[in-house]
Amino acid sequence: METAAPAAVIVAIDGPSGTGKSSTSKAVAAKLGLRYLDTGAQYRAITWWMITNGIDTDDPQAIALAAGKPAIVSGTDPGAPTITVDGLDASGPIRTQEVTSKVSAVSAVPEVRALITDLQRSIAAEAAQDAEGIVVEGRDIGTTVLPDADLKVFLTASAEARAARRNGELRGKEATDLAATKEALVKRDAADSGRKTSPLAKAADAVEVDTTELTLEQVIECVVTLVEEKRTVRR
Ligand SMILES: Nc1ncnc2c1ncn2[C@@H]1O[C@H](COP(=O)(O)OP(=O)(O)OP(=O)(O)O)[C@@H](O)[C@H]1O
Ligand SMILES: Nc1ccn([C@H]2C[C@H](O)[C@@H](COP(=O)(O)O)O2)c(=O)n1
Repeated sequence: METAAPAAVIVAIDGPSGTGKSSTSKAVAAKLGLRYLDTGAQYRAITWWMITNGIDTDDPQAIALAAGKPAIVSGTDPGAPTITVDGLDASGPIRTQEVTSKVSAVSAVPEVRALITDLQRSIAAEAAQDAEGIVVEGRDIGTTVLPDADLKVFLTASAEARAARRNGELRGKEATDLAATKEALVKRDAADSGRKTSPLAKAADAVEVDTTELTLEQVIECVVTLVEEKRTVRR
């Protein structure tokens, strides 16, 4: 008798900046043969489009009117995730300090969130249909985008640890002193969790993992175990 393939598993990983969402999500997806979606990259991409097309990113109305214009496409291979805007590779430009400083304002506009959320849901639905499932990481996945996700994880870490990690990434590029990095992180977290439309928040049914004292490998193993437990229960 043929055994049915395990049902696709949908994993939501949320948390503030620098908690390890992207690193953990990519590794977990790769280990378990799942797709991967970086939703922050999508908001960074539309922000980059706004900047390069002269839209005033301090004007929510201007942002709302232009929100439907860029074509944003995400590649979901955890080994080589991609993001294009109107067919152009945007993986580099979306990581600049300028985009980072404006993405919270752009991502707070309801019309932007509605369009990007629809895109995220269609990508997750396709992965559920055509693949073993997907790990989707961001700020509002477990609360708003995929409220029925099979597993929701909310990563946290102290602001000090997150700032140190971010500075470790920036060294040599746009590295700033630790205090300035921490201030920028805390400011962005406040904007992301304080906005009216689908703010950064932990879903009531999310598993919280404080990564402050954990290595990245330990966080990855923790989430892999959580996903495998979920898959076993569902078989
Ligand atoms: N538990 C950890 N211990 C040490 N370093 C970590 C840990 N988790 C992540 N890092 C490192 O911290 C940096 C930021 O990680 P990552 O980009 O995955 O965080 P993030 O939550 O996705 O941040 P953002 O939301 O800003 O994209 C990376 O250099 C990563 O290797
Ligand atoms: N689901 C999401 C993901 C991201 N954002 C916004 C808020 C973040 O500051 C910004 C960049 O995300 P990052 O690349 O740091 O993960 O994008 C959001 O509003 N919702």
